Formats: sequence, C-alpha cells, structure tokens
Amino acid sequence: MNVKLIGITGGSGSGKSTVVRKISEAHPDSICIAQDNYYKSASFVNNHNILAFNFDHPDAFDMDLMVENLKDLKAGKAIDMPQYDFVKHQRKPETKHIEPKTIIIVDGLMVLYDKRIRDLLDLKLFVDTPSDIRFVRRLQRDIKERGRTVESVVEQYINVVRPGHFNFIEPCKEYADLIIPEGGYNEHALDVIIKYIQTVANQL
Ligand SMILES: Nc1ncnc2c1ncn2[C@@H]1O[C@H](COP(=O)(O)OP(=O)(O)O)[C@@H](O)[C@H]1O
Ligand SMILES: O=c1ccn([C@@H]2O[C@H](COP(=O)(O)O)[C@@H](O)[C@H]2O)c(=O)[nH]1
Repeated sequence: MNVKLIGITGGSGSGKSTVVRKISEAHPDSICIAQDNYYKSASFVNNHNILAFNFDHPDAFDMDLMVENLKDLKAGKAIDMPQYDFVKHQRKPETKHIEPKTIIIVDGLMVLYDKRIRDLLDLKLFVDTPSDIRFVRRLQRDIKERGRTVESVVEQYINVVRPGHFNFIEPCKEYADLIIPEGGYNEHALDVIIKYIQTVANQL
C-alpha cells in the first residue's frame, strides 16, 4: 500500500484542526491522526494547579507510541489510537480503531519537532497565526469546550504556552514545506493544498 502522510503544525489556536477538517472534507477517504490523542495523562491537574504539568513541552506526549502508530499506518497496518479528555486532562479508557488509508493527515503542536515523525512526513505544513489572535481563540475555546476559567487560561498561557511556543514550535517553521498564514479560513492556500493532495492521491 502506497501511503502519504501530511503533517500540520502551528501554535495552539493557530487553526490546525480547522485546516485538517477542511482537507478531510475535500478528501473524505483520508484519516486524521491528532497528536493531542497522544498526551500523557495528568489527571491531578485542574484549574487551580494548571502549572502542575507542562502540556506545552515535547515530553508531555507519548511520542514513542505516536511514532509506532504512524509507522504501522504507513506500512498499511491498522492501529488502535488513544483518545484524550481535555477537561479531565487524561487519556480516555477507550481507543479508536483506525484502518489504514492512502492519505493520512497528522496534526499537532510538536509534529515537526520530533525528527522521527518529521522523517515519516511527505508534506509538512505550518499554520502561522499571530499570537494575539491565537490567544483570543484559545481563551474562547478553552472556556467553552475545555471546562476552563479565564484565570487558568491566562496563567497557563503566560507561564508555559507562550514560552513553549517560542522554544519548540516556532523554530520548526524551518522544516515546513509550506507556511499557511491565518490557517483554516485562508481559502487560497487551502485550495492549493487540497488540489496538490488530490494530485498525489490520484497517483497512488
Ligand atoms: N481563520 C480563522 N478565523 C477565525 N476563527 C478561526 C480561524 N481558524 C480557526 N478559528 C477558530 O479558532 C479556534 C481554534 O482553532 P483550531 O482549528 O481548533 O486551532 P488549533 O487546532 O490550532 O488549536 C476554533 O474555535 C476555530 O473555529
Ligand atoms: O490536558 C491538557 C492537554 C493540553 N492542554 C493545552 O492544549 C493545547 C493543545 O491543544 P490545541 O488544540 O493545539 O490548542 C496545549 O497548548 C496545552 O496547553 C491543556 O491545557 N490540558
């Protein structure tokens, strides 16, 4: 089975998931592997001790399992992908069975950081969105969807999200084949990427 892996990275709130959703809508036969699913459990964390675990460091992820799963998919083997609960900050008991497909979209904060993942990717994209916009999006999303308070989002952003972005995410721009300004609503960039993936898919 000839498989192509497309990696999408960028800061928190940059629009990665939105880009993934639009690509998958255009290519319904693709599968999406979100690095968020590979977070290590930190169930002791809550809004009052949000700095007790650094979710914006490469060590926060089970990279070994993610690499193993991606290698299996690339080799045409099915996987059981972990699932993550952002409200409880822990891995869910259930997994999701994923059958291999020819187009695999991989997204996450650190997908270009880990060389083993980088080396598996056939196309590397970086979603580039200014930090003030990312912060506002994240504040709204975390309160609405992730059970967070304004205070905990601000405390986490200042102390770990912002430094983590500059230490681990922004430097990975140099590995990207393409940089997408503003993410999921950049129709022109998405048009080009979707057409490229279609061309690649037709050759498989
Ligand atoms: N270009 C955009 N303009 C306005 N809002 C956007 C845009 N891209 C994403 N969003 C919104 O911002 C929030 C974060 O986007 P998301 O795609 O989840 O980012 P990420 O996966 O990088 O954290 C979501 O609520 C999404 O609907
Ligand atoms: O249990 C958790 C796990 C992660 N986070 C924060 O989420 C973002 C990553 O999610 P995006 O969808 O890419 O924004 C990361 O910056 C972590 O700080 C969390 O708060 N709790």
